[in-house]
Amino acid sequence: MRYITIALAKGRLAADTLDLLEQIGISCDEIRDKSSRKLIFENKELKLKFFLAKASDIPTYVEYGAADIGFVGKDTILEEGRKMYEVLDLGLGKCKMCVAGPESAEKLLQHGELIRVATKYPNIAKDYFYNKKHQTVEIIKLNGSIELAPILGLSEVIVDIVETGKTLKENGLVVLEDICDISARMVVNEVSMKMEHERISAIIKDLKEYLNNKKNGS
Ligand SMILES: Nc1ncnc2c1ncn2[C@@H]1O[C@H](COP(=O)(O)OP(=O)(O)OP(=O)(O)O)[C@@H](O)[C@H]1O
Ligand SMILES: O=P(O)(O)OC[C@H]1O[C@H](OP(=O)(O)OP(=O)(O)O)[C@H](O)[C@@H]1O
Repeated sequence: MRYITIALAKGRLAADTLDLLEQIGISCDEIRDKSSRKLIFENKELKLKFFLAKASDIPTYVEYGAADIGFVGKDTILEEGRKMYEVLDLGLGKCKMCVAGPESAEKLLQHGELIRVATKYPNIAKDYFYNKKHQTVEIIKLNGSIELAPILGLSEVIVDIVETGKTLKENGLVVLEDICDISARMVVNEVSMKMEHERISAIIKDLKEYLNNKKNGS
């Protein structure tokens, strides 16, 4: 039996994803050891390998088959646009992708003006403004603290994740338009899904059952 490789997104989703896998009997305690510099971990009994990587790299590992399975946010899946199967919504890391900015920007959006949009998600922003709204905009790619852009006059609005709304509120910004709901998903390499159908389907089934039972309070 060959090893199945599982890629997990570093950061906010990692601990919750590992907890979820543990609930269905898939454990990898070693990966939680933050002091370790080791990159790949094994569960020899289950013939599974695990690694943590930057969220935006997970779809790349999965499309190329370097990982058979990945756990990553829908935002990253949409942004990276890789070929792979999205098989399950884990209901973790729930948040929204939104257009946000100062209240005064609302009329610029309504009038379809040529505005500047700062974002960590240029592909999602392009798809939203060009394909869904048919509005021409200038996209400015940033890598973090996106809320700074409209405050400092770099852009009129931003496209970013909103969870509690605290960051927007504390910086005098508001949600202007909702783009889509986001949560963590399980993704699978297309060839692995065929070659390792039995084992991968069993993981999907166990996760679905656990999530359904949790939802129904049992
Ligand atoms: N408040 C939130 N802010 C950002 N991401 C969130 C939030 N709530 C849930 N998420 C989800 O968690 C995922 C991981 O977020 P995290 O901040 O750890 O990494 P990242 O910002 O994508 O990576 P990096 O910090 O390396 O750029 C996001 O892709 C998203 O799906
Ligand atoms: O609605 P809230 O609960 O305030 O969460 C949303 C904020 O969290 C994320 O930033 P993150 O902490 O990942 O930092 P970053 O801006 O450097 O990406 C996101 O980009 C927002 O700024």
